[in-house]
Amino acid sequence: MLCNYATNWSQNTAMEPLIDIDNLSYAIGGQPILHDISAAFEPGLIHGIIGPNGAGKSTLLRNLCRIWEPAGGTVTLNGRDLRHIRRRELSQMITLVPQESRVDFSIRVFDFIAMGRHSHLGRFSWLGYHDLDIIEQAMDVTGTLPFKDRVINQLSGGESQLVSIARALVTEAPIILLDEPTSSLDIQHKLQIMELLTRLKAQGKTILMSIHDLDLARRYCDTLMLLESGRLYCQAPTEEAFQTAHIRQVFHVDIEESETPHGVSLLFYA
Ligand SMILES: Nc1ncnc2c1ncn2[C@@H]1O[C@H](COP(=O)(O)OP(=O)(O)OP(=O)(O)O)[C@@H](O)[C@H]1O
Repeated sequence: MLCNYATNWSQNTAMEPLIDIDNLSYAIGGQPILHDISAAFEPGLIHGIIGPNGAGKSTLLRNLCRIWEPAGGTVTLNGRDLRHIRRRELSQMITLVPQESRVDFSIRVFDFIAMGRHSHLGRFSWLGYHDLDIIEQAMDVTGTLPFKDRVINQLSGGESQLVSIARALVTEAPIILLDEPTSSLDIQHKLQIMELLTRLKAQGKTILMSIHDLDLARRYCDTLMLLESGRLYCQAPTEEAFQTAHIRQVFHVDIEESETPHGVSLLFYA
Protein backbone atom coordinates (compact mmCIF):
# COMPACT_ATOMS: atom_id res chain seq x y z
CA MET A 1 0.00 0.00 0.00
CA LEU A 2 1.24 3.46 -0.87
CA CYS A 3 0.44 6.49 1.25
CA ASN A 4 -0.90 9.59 -0.50
CA TYR A 5 2.14 11.81 -0.78
CA ALA A 6 4.42 9.07 -2.09
CA THR A 7 4.68 10.36 -5.62
CA ASN A 8 3.79 14.01 -5.61
CA TRP A 9 4.86 15.79 -2.43
CA SER A 10 8.21 16.91 -3.77
CA GLN A 11 6.59 18.36 -6.88
CA ASN A 12 4.76 20.78 -4.59
CA THR A 13 7.89 22.13 -2.95
CA ALA A 14 10.00 25.03 -4.18
CA MET A 15 13.33 23.26 -4.73
CA GLU A 16 14.28 21.25 -7.78
CA PRO A 17 15.22 17.68 -6.94
CA LEU A 18 18.93 16.91 -7.02
CA ILE A 19 18.41 13.19 -7.28
CA ASP A 20 15.45 11.94 -9.24
CA ILE A 21 14.51 8.28 -9.32
CA ASP A 22 12.04 7.17 -11.93
CA ASN A 23 10.57 3.64 -11.83
CA LEU A 24 13.76 2.11 -10.51
CA SER A 25 13.83 -1.65 -10.28
CA TYR A 26 16.62 -4.02 -9.34
CA ALA A 27 16.97 -7.79 -9.26
CA ILE A 28 19.60 -10.24 -8.03
CA GLY A 29 19.81 -13.57 -9.85
CA GLY A 30 16.39 -13.00 -11.39
CA GLN A 31 14.90 -12.28 -7.95
CA PRO A 32 13.27 -8.80 -7.86
CA ILE A 33 14.58 -6.76 -4.93
CA LEU A 34 13.36 -3.22 -5.76
CA HIS A 35 10.07 -2.62 -7.54
CA ASP A 36 9.31 0.52 -9.59
CA ILE A 37 10.57 3.08 -7.09
CA SER A 38 10.00 6.73 -7.99
CA ALA A 39 11.23 9.40 -5.61
CA ALA A 40 12.99 12.75 -5.52
CA PHE A 41 15.59 14.14 -3.13
CA GLU A 42 16.06 17.87 -2.83
CA PRO A 43 19.48 19.43 -2.26
CA GLY A 44 20.76 20.61 1.11
CA LEU A 45 18.60 18.32 3.26
CA ILE A 46 19.00 15.15 5.30
CA HIS A 47 16.83 12.43 3.80
CA GLY A 48 16.24 9.31 5.89
CA ILE A 49 15.43 5.91 4.40
CA ILE A 50 13.70 3.64 6.86
CA GLY A 51 12.11 0.21 6.66
CA PRO A 52 12.41 -3.27 8.18
CA ASN A 53 15.40 -5.58 7.65
CA GLY A 54 15.54 -6.68 4.04
CA ALA A 55 13.26 -3.87 2.80
CA GLY A 56 15.88 -2.82 0.22
CA LYS A 57 17.51 0.24 1.82
CA SER A 58 21.14 -0.79 1.12
CA THR A 59 20.19 -1.99 -2.35
CA LEU A 60 18.65 1.37 -3.16
CA LEU A 61 21.74 3.27 -1.95
CA ARG A 62 24.02 1.04 -4.05
CA ASN A 63 21.87 1.74 -7.11
CA LEU A 64 22.17 5.48 -6.51
CA CYS A 65 25.96 5.48 -6.83
CA ARG A 66 26.26 2.77 -9.49
CA ILE A 67 27.88 0.12 -7.34
CA TRP A 68 24.95 -1.83 -8.73
CA GLU A 69 23.24 -1.04 -12.04
CA PRO A 70 19.43 -0.80 -12.01
CA ALA A 71 17.53 -3.45 -13.97
CA GLY A 72 15.02 -0.84 -15.07
CA GLY A 73 14.15 2.83 -14.67
CA THR A 74 16.46 5.82 -14.42
CA VAL A 75 18.33 7.81 -11.81
CA THR A 76 19.32 11.37 -12.61
CA LEU A 77 21.68 13.70 -10.75
CA ASN A 78 21.01 17.36 -11.53
CA GLY A 79 19.07 16.19 -14.58
CA ARG A 80 21.93 13.98 -15.87
CA ASP A 81 21.36 10.27 -16.31
CA LEU A 82 23.66 8.46 -13.89
CA ARG A 83 24.70 6.00 -16.62
CA HIS A 84 26.14 8.85 -18.69
CA ILE A 85 28.38 10.24 -15.96
CA ARG A 86 31.98 8.98 -16.01
CA ARG A 87 33.07 7.06 -12.91
CA ARG A 88 35.71 9.60 -11.92
CA GLU A 89 33.27 12.52 -12.14
CA LEU A 90 30.61 10.48 -10.36
CA SER A 91 32.96 9.78 -7.45
CA GLN A 92 33.45 13.53 -7.05
CA MET A 93 29.65 14.02 -7.00
CA ILE A 94 28.46 11.23 -4.75
CA THR A 95 30.05 9.04 -2.09
CA LEU A 96 28.81 6.07 -0.07
CA VAL A 97 29.64 5.14 3.50
CA PRO A 98 28.85 1.40 3.44
CA GLN A 99 27.04 -0.47 6.19
CA GLU A 100 29.95 -2.87 6.73
CA SER A 101 32.85 -0.58 7.42
CA ARG A 102 35.36 -3.19 8.60
CA VAL A 103 38.25 -3.56 6.18
CA ASP A 104 39.98 -6.92 5.71
CA PHE A 105 43.39 -5.70 4.56
CA SER A 106 45.96 -4.03 6.77
CA ILE A 107 46.45 -0.37 5.94
CA ARG A 108 47.16 2.63 8.12
CA VAL A 109 44.02 4.64 9.01
CA PHE A 110 45.54 7.80 7.52
CA ASP A 111 46.32 6.05 4.21
CA PHE A 112 42.83 4.56 4.05
CA ILE A 113 41.19 7.95 4.57
CA ALA A 114 43.60 9.54 2.06
CA MET A 115 42.35 7.07 -0.58
CA GLY A 116 39.16 9.16 -0.61
CA ARG A 117 41.18 11.92 -2.39
CA HIS A 118 41.98 9.57 -5.26
CA SER A 119 39.45 11.05 -7.71
CA HIS A 120 40.99 14.53 -7.20
CA LEU A 121 44.55 13.47 -7.98
CA GLY A 122 46.23 13.18 -11.35
CA ARG A 123 47.52 9.78 -12.47
CA PHE A 124 51.03 10.24 -11.16
CA SER A 125 50.48 12.96 -8.55
CA TRP A 126 50.55 12.54 -4.79
CA LEU A 127 48.83 14.40 -1.97
CA GLY A 128 49.54 18.15 -1.79
CA TYR A 129 49.14 20.56 1.13
CA HIS A 130 45.51 21.22 0.20
CA ASP A 131 44.72 17.48 0.22
CA LEU A 132 46.50 17.03 3.56
CA ASP A 133 44.47 19.90 5.03
CA ILE A 134 41.21 18.31 3.92
CA ILE A 135 42.24 14.92 5.33
CA GLU A 136 43.22 16.46 8.66
CA GLN A 137 39.92 18.37 8.90
CA ALA A 138 37.92 15.20 8.13
CA MET A 139 39.81 13.29 10.83
CA ASP A 140 39.31 16.15 13.26
CA VAL A 141 35.50 16.39 12.83
CA THR A 142 35.04 12.62 12.97
CA GLY A 143 37.32 12.21 16.00
CA THR A 144 39.63 9.83 14.13
CA LEU A 145 42.88 11.82 14.54
CA PRO A 146 43.93 9.86 17.68
CA PHE A 147 44.16 6.61 15.72
CA LYS A 148 45.48 7.88 12.40
CA ASP A 149 48.63 5.71 12.66
CA ARG A 150 46.84 2.52 13.69
CA VAL A 151 46.21 -0.36 11.32
CA ILE A 152 42.62 -0.26 10.17
CA ASN A 153 41.73 -3.92 10.62
CA GLN A 154 42.62 -3.64 14.31
CA LEU A 155 39.95 -1.00 14.99
CA SER A 156 36.62 -1.68 16.67
CA GLY A 157 33.42 -1.65 14.59
CA GLY A 158 32.53 1.84 15.80
CA GLU A 159 36.03 3.23 15.16
CA SER A 160 35.94 1.76 11.63
CA GLN A 161 32.58 3.42 11.04
CA LEU A 162 34.03 6.82 11.96
CA VAL A 163 37.01 6.20 9.66
CA SER A 164 34.63 5.36 6.77
CA ILE A 165 32.78 8.61 7.35
CA ALA A 166 36.11 10.53 7.34
CA ARG A 167 37.02 8.85 4.05
CA ALA A 168 33.69 9.94 2.54
CA LEU A 169 34.26 13.52 3.71
CA VAL A 170 37.66 13.85 2.01
CA THR A 171 36.03 13.16 -1.37
CA GLU A 172 34.28 16.55 -0.89
CA ALA A 173 31.31 15.08 -2.77
CA PRO A 174 28.20 17.24 -2.38
CA ILE A 175 26.01 14.14 -2.01
CA ILE A 176 26.78 11.74 0.83
CA LEU A 177 25.02 8.39 1.07
CA LEU A 178 25.32 6.60 4.39
CA ASP A 179 24.15 3.06 5.05
CA GLU A 180 23.23 2.91 8.74
CA PRO A 181 26.06 5.23 9.80
CA THR A 182 25.31 4.97 13.50
CA SER A 183 24.70 1.22 13.80
CA SER A 184 27.99 0.39 15.59
CA LEU A 185 28.34 3.61 17.54
CA ASP A 186 27.78 4.29 21.23
CA ILE A 187 25.21 6.94 22.10
CA GLN A 188 27.74 9.77 22.39
CA HIS A 189 29.25 9.02 18.97
CA LYS A 190 25.75 8.51 17.48
CA LEU A 191 24.79 12.01 18.51
CA GLN A 192 28.14 13.43 17.38
CA ILE A 193 27.71 11.93 13.92
CA MET A 194 24.13 13.19 13.62
CA GLU A 195 25.29 16.66 14.67
CA LEU A 196 28.14 16.44 12.15
CA LEU A 197 25.65 15.52 9.41
CA THR A 198 23.52 18.49 10.44
CA ARG A 199 26.56 20.79 10.10
CA LEU A 200 27.36 19.29 6.68
CA LYS A 201 23.77 19.99 5.67
CA ALA A 202 24.23 23.62 6.77
CA GLN A 203 27.29 23.74 4.47
CA GLY A 204 25.04 22.68 1.56
CA LYS A 205 25.64 18.93 1.43
CA THR A 206 22.79 16.60 0.56
CA ILE A 207 22.62 13.57 2.78
CA LEU A 208 20.73 10.32 2.21
CA MET A 209 20.98 7.72 4.91
CA SER A 210 19.36 4.48 5.82
CA ILE A 211 18.73 4.35 9.53
CA HIS A 212 17.12 1.90 11.95
CA ASP A 213 16.94 4.24 14.91
CA LEU A 214 13.52 5.85 14.41
CA ASP A 215 14.09 8.34 17.20
CA LEU A 216 17.24 9.71 15.55
CA ALA A 217 15.54 9.59 12.14
CA ARG A 218 12.69 11.68 13.42
CA ARG A 219 14.97 14.17 15.17
CA TYR A 220 17.53 14.74 12.44
CA CYS A 221 15.97 13.93 9.04
CA ASP A 222 14.07 16.52 7.00
CA THR A 223 12.30 13.90 4.93
CA LEU A 224 11.68 10.20 5.35
CA MET A 225 11.30 7.51 2.74
CA LEU A 226 9.56 4.38 4.01
CA LEU A 227 10.41 1.17 2.17
CA GLU A 228 8.49 -2.04 2.53
CA SER A 229 9.52 -5.28 0.78
CA GLY A 230 11.40 -3.43 -1.95
CA ARG A 231 8.54 -1.01 -2.63
CA LEU A 232 8.17 2.65 -1.78
CA TYR A 233 5.46 3.02 0.82
CA CYS A 234 5.83 6.74 1.35
CA GLN A 235 8.20 9.70 0.94
CA ALA A 236 7.31 12.88 2.76
CA PRO A 237 8.58 15.56 5.16
CA THR A 238 9.41 13.81 8.42
CA GLU A 239 6.45 15.04 10.45
CA GLU A 240 4.04 13.76 7.78
CA ALA A 241 5.83 10.46 7.17
CA PHE A 242 6.30 9.68 10.86
CA GLN A 243 2.70 8.86 11.66
CA THR A 244 1.51 5.98 13.78
CA ALA A 245 -0.47 4.48 10.90
CA HIS A 246 2.51 4.51 8.54
CA ILE A 247 4.89 3.04 11.12
CA ARG A 248 2.34 0.32 11.95
CA GLN A 249 1.88 -0.50 8.26
CA VAL A 250 5.60 -0.76 7.50
CA PHE A 251 7.10 -2.05 10.78
CA HIS A 252 4.06 -3.85 12.25
CA VAL A 253 4.50 -2.13 15.60
CA ASP A 254 2.60 0.65 17.34
CA ILE A 255 4.42 3.74 18.54
CA GLU A 256 3.41 6.05 21.31
CA GLU A 257 4.98 9.36 22.11
CA SER A 258 5.34 10.89 25.52
CA GLU A 259 6.92 14.11 26.70
CA THR A 260 9.10 14.36 29.82
CA PRO A 261 8.65 17.29 32.24
CA HIS A 262 11.79 18.77 30.60
CA GLY A 263 10.08 18.82 27.20
CA VAL A 264 12.02 15.86 25.78
CA SER A 265 9.88 13.71 23.51
CA LEU A 266 10.22 9.92 23.95
CA LEU A 267 9.00 7.11 21.69
CA PHE A 268 7.55 3.84 23.02
CA TYR A 269 6.90 0.77 20.94
CA ALA A 270 4.19 -1.84 21.48
N1 LIG B 1 24.03 -10.25 -2.78
C1 LIG B 1 22.78 -10.62 -2.57
N2 LIG B 1 22.30 -11.80 -3.07
C2 LIG B 1 21.01 -12.16 -2.89
N3 LIG B 1 20.10 -11.43 -2.23
C3 LIG B 1 20.51 -10.27 -1.72
C4 LIG B 1 21.86 -9.79 -1.85
N4 LIG B 1 21.96 -8.59 -1.26
C5 LIG B 1 20.73 -8.32 -0.75
N5 LIG B 1 19.87 -9.33 -1.02
C6 LIG B 1 18.46 -9.39 -0.65
O1 LIG B 1 17.85 -8.18 -1.05
C7 LIG B 1 16.88 -7.78 -0.09
C8 LIG B 1 17.15 -6.34 0.32
O2 LIG B 1 18.40 -6.33 1.02
P1 LIG B 1 18.99 -4.97 1.59
O3 LIG B 1 20.31 -5.29 2.18
O4 LIG B 1 18.92 -3.95 0.53
O5 LIG B 1 17.92 -4.63 2.72
P2 LIG B 1 18.01 -3.55 3.90
O6 LIG B 1 16.70 -2.86 3.94
O7 LIG B 1 19.22 -2.72 3.73
O8 LIG B 1 18.17 -4.53 5.13
P3 LIG B 1 18.88 -4.30 6.57
O9 LIG B 1 18.04 -3.29 7.30
O10 LIG B 1 18.77 -5.64 7.20
O11 LIG B 1 20.28 -3.85 6.35
C9 LIG B 1 16.95 -8.77 1.07
O12 LIG B 1 15.90 -9.71 0.91
C10 LIG B 1 18.28 -9.45 0.87
O13 LIG B 1 18.25 -10.78 1.33
